[in-house]
Amino acid sequence: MSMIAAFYGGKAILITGATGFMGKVLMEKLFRTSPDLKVVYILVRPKQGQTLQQRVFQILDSKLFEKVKEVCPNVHEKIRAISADLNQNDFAISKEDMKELLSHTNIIFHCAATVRFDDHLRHAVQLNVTATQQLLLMASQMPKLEAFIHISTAFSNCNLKHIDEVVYPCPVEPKKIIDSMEWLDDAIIDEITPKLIGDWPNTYTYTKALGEVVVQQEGGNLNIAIIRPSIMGATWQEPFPGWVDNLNGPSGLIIAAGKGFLRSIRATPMAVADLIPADTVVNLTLAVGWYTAVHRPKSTLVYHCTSGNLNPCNWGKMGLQVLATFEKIPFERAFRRPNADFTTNNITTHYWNAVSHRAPAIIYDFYLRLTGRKPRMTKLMNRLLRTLSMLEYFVNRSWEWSTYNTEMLMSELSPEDQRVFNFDVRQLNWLEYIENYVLGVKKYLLKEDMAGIPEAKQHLKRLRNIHYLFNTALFLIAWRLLIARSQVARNVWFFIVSFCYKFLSYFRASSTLNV
Ligand SMILES: CCCCCCCCCCCCCCCCCCCCCC(=O)SCCNC(=O)CCNC(=O)[C@H](O)C(C)(C)COP(=O)(O)OP(=O)(O)OC[C@H]1O[C@@H](n2cnc3c(N)ncnc32)[C@H](O)[C@@H]1OP(=O)(O)O
Ligand SMILES: NC(=O)C1=CN([C@@H]2O[C@H](COP(=O)(O)OP(=O)(O)OC[C@H]3O[C@@H](n4cnc5c(N)ncnc54)[C@H](OP(=O)(O)O)[C@@H]3O)[C@@H](O)[C@H]2O)C=CC1
Repeated sequence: MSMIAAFYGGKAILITGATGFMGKVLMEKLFRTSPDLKVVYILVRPKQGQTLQQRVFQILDSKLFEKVKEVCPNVHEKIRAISADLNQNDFAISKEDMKELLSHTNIIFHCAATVRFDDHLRHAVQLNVTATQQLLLMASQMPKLEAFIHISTAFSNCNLKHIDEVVYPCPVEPKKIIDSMEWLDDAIIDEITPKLIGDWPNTYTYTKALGEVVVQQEGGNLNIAIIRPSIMGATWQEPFPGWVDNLNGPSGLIIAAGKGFLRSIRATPMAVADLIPADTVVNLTLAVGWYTAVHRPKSTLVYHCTSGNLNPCNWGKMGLQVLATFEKIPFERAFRRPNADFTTNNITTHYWNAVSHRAPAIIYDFYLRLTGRKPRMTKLMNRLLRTLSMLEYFVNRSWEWSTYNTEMLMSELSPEDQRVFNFDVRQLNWLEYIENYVLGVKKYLLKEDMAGIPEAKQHLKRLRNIHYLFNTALFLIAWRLLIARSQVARNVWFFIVSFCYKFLSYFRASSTLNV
């Protein structure tokens, strides 16, 4: 019997960010392994005209929850969606709901965050720092609370090269930042943001670092742990390989590459691609929840959930495997054939951007205009290039994360728990994982049918022929222009033509003799 699964039985668990990528995988695993848990409270905001219940049903109706419905048929009764907006005071939770949460909750998993790199500092602080502070305050009023698990990111200290499992201080105290956000206007915040975030690359990583400091400073007597996943990718094994449902991290770029929009990237092929499957993160999270509640460590432990130091893969290897998978499992209606040029050089980056990205977009838009349609490719390409510029920081550097606490936890688990809540990335086969990831992107993100693969392959063949035809035409035009202007080019051209003519005459003559 799994000790961790048994621990969650009968518990009331509060999850923030349950409608997000990680939150869904976390809920799924909880219900599948501990179907006898009491209740899962999720803080949800109404969105896109959907009520809370509609949002919950949409999640439960997805393929991700198919297995859960078998082991826990009354799962919908065990999820209690509470209307909440983490941007509001007291999260805008009603008095009755607040009372219920405060009196029943045993474990908190705090996953909610804004993960946008370019979010306005005020909003990023509100969600990643102030909301964490408020949740801690709520937690301190929960008499039955056994553990508070805060999900941060391995990149919260990406301004350092070697990162230990400790909370690092920030240059400006989070309390001062929170206070200043209340009275500074947007224009001034915009002006001081670069100075405040200093050597952090964006407001996301900066505010996640502030969030950790808040957890450490204001955790009081709570049993707290911080988990730092690196780049969360599709599931590795559970509930099935390759599940993914948003464009963050590599997923969006896999689509862009598979559809032939993205053909070159400013990235260091040898830099470590520190991906971590979502189910690995969730297994560690549940194990940490158990350990923190049962063993009650004296201080706040930080757990790195990374792959680089135990089983490294680099961006070059990843890019090649992604391309190899496109050969077998192409995406439908690609714009161009997939290709991957990695470059670290400024000039070649500009060259490839012009030749591989902007020029085809302009030509295609010209064609759309000619055929009376609305041009759209240049706009799409500009957005893609903007996205690339935001991700570049992370694909041109490598970091070292120590994993003593994570390894210590692994050694504390029973063999059964090590199997059921496996977070040992040494067992991960990257080539297999990446193939399943690409397949998952095709099935669950693009919702493409596998029956369309032969047609997609045919389409790629047509694109290859168009490519050859286009290049030949381009060469002939260039050559024709050169001949018109240069005597040397004309001489070379006549020499080649007469050589070919002689060769063909000789070949014809010798074949006639043989007859
Ligand atoms: C050459 C060939 C290559 C072949 C091989 C290719 C595979 C191998 C190489 C793989 C290298 C992977 C590097 C990952 C590094 C991640 C490091 C993470 C480190 C921290 C990890 C964390 O701790 S935490 C989560 C990370 N947090 C995000 O990852 C959010 C990012 N994101 C945003 O911060 C906003 O998204 C941003 C961008 C501002 C736009 O913002 P924006 O306002 O312009 O617009 P939107 O967000 O609305 O998106 C507008 C359109 O961009 C589309 N799109 C959105 N994201 C996209 C995305 N990642 N890739 C593509 N496309 C994306 C979207 O689908 C829309 O498309 P459409 O217009 O068609 O709907
Ligand atoms: N994805 C990754 O690569 C990594 C993520 N992390 C961390 O893991 C955690 C989960 O990330 P992930 O699942 O990918 O993120 P998502 O963007 O998929 O999910 C974010 C969640 O937060 C919720 N949320 C955002 N704003 C509010 C609000 N104002 N009120 C209530 N809920 C809100 C969202 O709700 P809604 O559905 O309503 O928008 C959603 O459920 C985050 O803390 C992130 O920093 C760490 C490392 C890597």
